Order: sequence, then C-alpha cells, then structure tokens
Amino acid sequence: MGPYLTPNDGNGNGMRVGYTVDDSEHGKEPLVATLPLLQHADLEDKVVLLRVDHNVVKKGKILDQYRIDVTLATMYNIIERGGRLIIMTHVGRPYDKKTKTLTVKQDDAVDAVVGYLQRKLRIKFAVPKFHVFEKEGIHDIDTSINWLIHDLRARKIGGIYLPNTRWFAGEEDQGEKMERLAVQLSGLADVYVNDAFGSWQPHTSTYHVTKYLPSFAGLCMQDELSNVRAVLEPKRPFVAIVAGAKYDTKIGPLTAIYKRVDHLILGGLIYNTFLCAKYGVKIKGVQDSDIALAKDLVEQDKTEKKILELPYLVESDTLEGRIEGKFRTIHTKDFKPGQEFQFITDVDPASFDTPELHEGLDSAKTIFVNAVMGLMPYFWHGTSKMDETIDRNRTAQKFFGGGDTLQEFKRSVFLVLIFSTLPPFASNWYCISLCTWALVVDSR
Ligand SMILES: Nc1ncnc2c1ncn2[C@@H]1O[C@H](COP(=O)(O)OP(=O)(O)O)[C@@H](O)[C@H]1O
Ligand SMILES: O=C(OP(=O)(O)O)[C@H](O)COP(=O)(O)O
Repeated sequence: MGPYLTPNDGNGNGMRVGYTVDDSEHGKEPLVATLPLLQHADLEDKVVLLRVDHNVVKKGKILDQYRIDVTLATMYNIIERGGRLIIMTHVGRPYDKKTKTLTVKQDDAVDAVVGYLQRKLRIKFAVPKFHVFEKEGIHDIDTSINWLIHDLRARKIGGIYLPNTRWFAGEEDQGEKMERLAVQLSGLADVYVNDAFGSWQPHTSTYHVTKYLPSFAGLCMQDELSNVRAVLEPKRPFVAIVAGAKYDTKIGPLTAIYKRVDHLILGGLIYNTFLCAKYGVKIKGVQDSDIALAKDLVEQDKTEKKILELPYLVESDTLEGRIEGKFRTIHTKDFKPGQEFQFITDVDPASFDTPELHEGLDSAKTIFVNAVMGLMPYFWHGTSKMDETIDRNRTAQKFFGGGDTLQEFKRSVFLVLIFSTLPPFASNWYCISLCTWALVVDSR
C-alpha cells in the first residue's frame, strides 16, 4: 500500500489524493503503460460517468448479479475518493440492425439493477426519464437531468443511473446522432471511467464519448485485462472450448483464437454450424449464411487439424425441453452429405470419453472456456461432462468467459458440486467475467 500520486500536479511531482493497493500486492503484473487507470484520476468533487456492463436483466429480472458485483469495487473507489457517480449500462439488443428500428421495452430497463444496487449499497440512485420516440428511442438527454446532477453534487442522492444506453438513438449510430449523444453524455460529467469489459462493441457510451472527457479504465476492466493477457500469452498446450449461440459475432474471434490454440473444441450452435460446413449436412436452426462463414475454418482445419471433434451429439425434435422420446444420440461418423437433422441441442457426454479428448484436456496447461455446450436449462449434460473432464486436470490455469457462460455454470448443479470442493476462483481458476472476444480480435 502506498500513497496514491497523480501523474501531474504541475510541479513535476505527483499529488497525493488517496491510497491505492498496487498490482503487485494481489500478484498481478502491471498493465500496459499506455492505458490510463482509474487510480490515476483525480476524482475529488468530480462527477464521474461510469460505463458498466450490467447486461444481466432478462424480462425485467436479474438472472445473475455477478457482473454487477464485480463493478462494486470501482464504485466504492470512486465515491471514497470524492467522486460522484453517474452510471450507465446497456441491456439486451433493442436495436434491430436490419430494420434500423429501436424497440424500447420495459423488459430491458435498468430498474432491476438499480433496485439491486440500492439494496446492496443502501444508497439512493435516481433514474432520469427521457422522452422516448416510437421505433427511434431517446433522441436527447433532457436538460432536466441538471437538477439531479445538482442533487448529486450536493450529496442529496447517492448516484444517478441513466436509462439503458441502447435506448438512445445515438448509441449505435455512427453519424450525427452518435456525435450528439457523445457530446451530451460528456456534458454530464468531468471524468469518464469504463468498467464495461464485456461491452466489446465500439458504441457511443463505450468508445466515442472518450473523445470529450478524460477517460480511465476501471478496476474490473483492469482485472479482466490481466486475465485476458494470460489467455493471449498462454502456457502450452493451450486448449480453447468455444460454444454458445452467437455464431455471427463469434466467427471473427474464433478465427483469431484458432491461430493461438493447440487444440480447439467446439460446442453449441457454433459446433452445429461447423458440422454443417464440414459434412454438408443440414441442422435445424443453423443459418446458411453462417455455414458459408464456417467453410474457411473447415478448410484451415484440414491441414492444421487442431479441432478435436466431439462425435456423439444429441438431436432433439424440439427446443421446448428434453422430452422423453423426442431426443436421441447420433454420431458424426453416420453423417452423409445432404442429410437433414432436427435441432442438435447438446453434445452427448460420451463424446468426452474419446482418447483424443482425454489426452487433449488432460495435458493442457491453459484451458479457456467460452459458453455452454447445450441449450440451457434443459440440455446441461454435455456441459456437465465437459466440466468434469476439465476438473480432472488440476494443474492447468482455467479461464471462463462469457456472460451466459458464467450464469449457466453457476446455475448448474455440477458447479455447485465443484465449488464445494474447490473454492470458486481458486488459484488456477479465473473468471473472465464478460466477453473476451473484442480483445482477442484486436490482437490479431
Ligand atoms: N445447441 C444449442 N442450440 C441452441 N442454443 C444453444 C445451444 N448450445 C448452447 N446454446 C445456448 O447458448 C447460450 C450461450 O451462448 P452465448 O450467448 O454465445 O454465450 P456467452 O454469453 O457465454 O458468450 C446459452 O444460453 C445456451 O442455452
Ligand atoms: O452479454 C454480453 O456479452 P456475452 O453475451 O458474450 O456475455 C455483453 O454485455 C455484450 O453484449 P453485446 O454482445 O450485445 O454487445
């Protein structure tokens, strides 16, 4: 612990504004020198616009509070050092890129998050209301917010929590609306802090606003960057398991991570897409456009042979559940070009018993897991077996990334079992709580 010194006080010396725990005290290497850190900001009496990734609300309810909890240290740090908080997050994807329309639904309001924060911190957050235009969202930040900022500075309220950033017309725009929102957001505060590691998209509230305000990386962001560095500079052999549902946004990072791994294991819709491209089969729910994208990976793997195939799969007639008589195990060796399948909703646990899989996962020194193998909450069996297999390897460093990934892992019984024998995030367990993909892509 040392006195905290800001880089510039005008006299060539740092200015003492508080104390901070330096990275070496929690065993982390310092981050890149060019990244402005929250610790380097003078926050005394400053209004701080804090962008977080509290994208944890579905249908108005918090599914898992992990992503809120990991930002509490940053909030405490800002307030403890004299800052006043204006927080913002995105929730869901209310903007339809095809129709270019925005649907503002109460389902993805920030209210549940604000309720949680108020219960947790016992301080009052005000949520300003702005006029919402149908299909266009919020055009402008109403100047009535100035009253709230006045109360915030006067410490009559603990903080302001803005509406869902994706309800603003300028959030995903690249032109005039973006510029307008960036200026309006920056007008609210003195300092900007980004603690939204998972918000990988360069939107106005994550990226463009930094043109107008002194900007710093929050503490959660810094932790995540340290963990990501270990994935980018892995101890070898390095095995990545990439699964889940978002093929379109994961194809870029998938290609990037392919270059770095010794072995890659695919699951979920990503794997279904790969199988369609490789075997010329059709699987319900897989888009033709995604199959076309997956063909390059198939070609590349013909020579590099990094992908460890999971041969046993679960085919289900329905996505409504794991209904007796409506699902069955199939094997990739029986695939014939042109064959059509119902939904493939999971990997059969037997897939993890093949010698290639055992060998690959047992000898790994770094394992990175993004997303679950099957359609949750019904088809958890493949993920459970995957986790059991990973758990046998007691020496590898293990990284888990992806919002849905963490939520599903925590919800599943198997993780409760693991956590009862191994403390969560024990020395070789790390959570990249959010989406690591942007970084992996950036470093290509
Ligand atoms: N075969 C599958 N078919 C449909 N959905 C799947 C399948 N496998 C996994 N999923 C779904 O994918 C979701 C996780 O995917 P994704 O959002 O990409 O992960 P993350 O947010 O962890 O990066 C889970 O909610 C799970 O239900
Ligand atoms: O949920 C998130 O990412 P994830 O689904 O990869 O965990 C982040 O909040 C990013 O959301 P976005 O992919 O809609 O920009």
